[in-house]
Amino acid sequence: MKIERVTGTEFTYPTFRSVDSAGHSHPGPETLGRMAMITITTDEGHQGHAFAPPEVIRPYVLASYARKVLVGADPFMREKLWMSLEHWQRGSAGQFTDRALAAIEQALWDLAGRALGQPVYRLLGGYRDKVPAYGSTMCGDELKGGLSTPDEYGQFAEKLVARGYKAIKLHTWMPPVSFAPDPGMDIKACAAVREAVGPDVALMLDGYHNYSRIDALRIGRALEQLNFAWFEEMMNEQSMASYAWLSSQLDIPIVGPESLSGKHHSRADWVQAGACDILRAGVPGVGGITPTLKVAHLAESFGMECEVHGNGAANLAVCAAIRNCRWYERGLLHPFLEYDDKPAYLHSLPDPMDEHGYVHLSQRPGLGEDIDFDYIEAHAVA
Ligand SMILES: O=C(NO)[C@@H](O)[C@H](O)[C@@H](O)C(=O)[O-]
Ligand SMILES: [Mg+2]
Ligand SMILES: [Mg+2]
Repeated sequence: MKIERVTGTEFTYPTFRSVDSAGHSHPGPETLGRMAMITITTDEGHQGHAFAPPEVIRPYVLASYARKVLVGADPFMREKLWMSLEHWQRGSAGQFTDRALAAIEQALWDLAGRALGQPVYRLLGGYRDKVPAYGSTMCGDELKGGLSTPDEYGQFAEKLVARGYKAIKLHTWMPPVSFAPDPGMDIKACAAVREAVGPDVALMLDGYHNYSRIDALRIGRALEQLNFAWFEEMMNEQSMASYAWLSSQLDIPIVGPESLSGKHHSRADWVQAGACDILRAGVPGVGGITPTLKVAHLAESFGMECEVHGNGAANLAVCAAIRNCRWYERGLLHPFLEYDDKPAYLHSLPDPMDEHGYVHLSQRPGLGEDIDFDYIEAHAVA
């Protein structure tokens, strides 16, 4: 079997999610979002698909990197293909990103699953077919009735527990919110949520990403008093030394790195430096499912957990293929948005959650996304 074509289809879909100047999503008016689907097709007619923002897998990236490596290659030689693609990154002057590499690699996994008639999580290892989820809130805002006060976080947390979540992660306020960053407000929001849900719900904080060591220490000590399960991305992750310092000062587990580049390589350095207690990796952020698995296996070798960053079929597949990940990150959630409403271009949600807080893996061959190909064709951007 050989790869014959690598194509990209950009399309529009309605969305109520807008993005602020720091890249954080918030509820907004209905707009037309843009998405792209990469499709890899073999000479035997097998296909694999994956989704990414159009700017990530734009025509230049597919022509300059993906096709040069993939066309004519055996699609099952994923490790070889990933290494060849990664080789092109260094000379791409930053044009061939980890997110683009991840999308291409996800499509290779999807193709393998579809060709073999197996869900990808079972090809990766298959540890479980349902995963407990935590509700991951959107970042705080200044929307009345939204996530604009500590009490509104507490009220939303009660609703999430009623929906079935057994754990909740707060993303609190960040610039451009007018009063952010504010350690005191972050602590008040965490206290309001703990008060609202009681002692048995696991809680985590993922707040402003650029606090000083002193502010981070102040918040971390407060989280320990509130019995939070972990503290995440509270300082600039480019300073591994700051994380090593904070980890040595606190008992609450420090989770990371999430946003740092360097794939499984930088995460090995964090383990060696004692910069975190729980490792973190997400498929888009580290260049694919395979490097995410490598981070999870690295963590396992050091007796650590690896909390997978982000929602979606590929991250869920990894969560279902390993033991050392406690939660699937389901979100991002907001009082004004109905997360359980499926995206227009899928026939069903990739991560349906039952009333007990478990997300069930699709048994569909491949990544498991129930793609509405007719919708994509009808809304394709010329
Ligand atoms: O931090 C995260 N998850 O833990 C992400 O999901 C963030 O919200 C991400 O969008 C961001 O930080 O921009
Ligand atoms: Mg995070
Ligand atoms: Mg520590």
